[in-house]
Amino acid sequence: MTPATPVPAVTENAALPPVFDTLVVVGPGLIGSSVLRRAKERGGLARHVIAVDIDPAVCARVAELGIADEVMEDAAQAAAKADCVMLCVPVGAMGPVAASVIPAMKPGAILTEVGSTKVSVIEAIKPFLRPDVPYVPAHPMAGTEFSGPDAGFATLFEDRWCLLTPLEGTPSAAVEAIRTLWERCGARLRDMTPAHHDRVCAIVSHLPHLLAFTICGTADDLADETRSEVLDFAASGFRDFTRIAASDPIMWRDIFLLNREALLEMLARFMEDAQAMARAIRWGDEDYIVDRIERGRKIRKSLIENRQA
Ligand SMILES: NC(=O)C1=CN([C@@H]2O[C@H](COP(=O)(O)OP(=O)(O)OC[C@H]3O[C@@H](n4cnc5c(N)ncnc54)[C@H](O)[C@@H]3O)[C@@H](O)[C@H]2O)C=CC1
Ligand SMILES: O=C(O)C(=O)Cc1ccc(O)cc1
Repeated sequence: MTPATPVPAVTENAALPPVFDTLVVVGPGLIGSSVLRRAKERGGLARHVIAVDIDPAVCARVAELGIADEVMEDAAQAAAKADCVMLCVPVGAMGPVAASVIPAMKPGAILTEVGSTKVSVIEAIKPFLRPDVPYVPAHPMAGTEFSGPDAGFATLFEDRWCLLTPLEGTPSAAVEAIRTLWERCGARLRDMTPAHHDRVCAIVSHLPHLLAFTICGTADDLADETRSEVLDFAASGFRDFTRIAASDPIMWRDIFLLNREALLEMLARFMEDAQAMARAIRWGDEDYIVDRIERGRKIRKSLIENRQA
């Protein structure tokens, strides 16, 4: 048997000058700690990384994991040292956190965030912006159902999309710096307007989560009502829904409420299509049923071909 080859420390970006001197990550949970890990393990993002969290237990855990050079509870104190502040807190906390960090930031330092909704996060941050602090909204389309600093990993963003929704008038150097940061995390970049982002995410991310939470709730109610063991017999289709349904309730409450309009629009559209399927089943419309299922298979196949599944 060939002896195991020691795996060298991965330093794929280490030769490149880092995008930022000091990067502050506020909220080192799943997303924030993945950025920190990428910065530490592969280089090329920042010379010095500081993690900030409101929760002392999270700060203690980040220090223990050794994924940041400094760990602080005071966001403003950390922001004063930053060339870039990246907010990785739940979308409902973006406005208040931006309000506390922006006044402390150095002129020219960049503010960015990773929120799953864009129109309302931008609206919440805008009142606190300074002309000398460029703001570049971003959204890595990568994640899992887990949260917290232990859930992150350095390869999370590899081959995943990261959507940028730059605002008019933002200096292009700031947008390019954030683009480079995400490219060095392994992501593919796409620019779009905030409103378009919210409609796209409503259909490909927010509605699937709403359906997963709902179907699990319905099955649980049925189990209660019939005092039967329906959940014990969960087939793999149902199990796939339970993975998504295990996601963080605060994060998803915020996303649903802050992308209310686009999500309700997509839900209404979905309910119409579900009605059409119900009708096809009732009347035995085989062609309709087969056509819908074939479309699903095609989508899955193309995701696999594009390494997105
Ligand atoms: N979980 C996912 O799969 C993805 C999440 N996002 C977005 O990224 C952001 C973070 O999500 P996760 O990393 O999953 O969350 P998480 O729950 O793992 O981490 C969030 C962290 O923010 C901290 N925090 C909350 N309020 C704070 C405040 N006021 N000041 C400082 N720290 C505060 C929490 O203590 C926690 O450690 C959210 O806006 C979410 O919409 C974006 C892409 C994927
Ligand atoms: O775990 C999953 O299936 C996800 O869909 C993760 C995810 C959650 C929120 C986002 O804004 C982007 C990606």
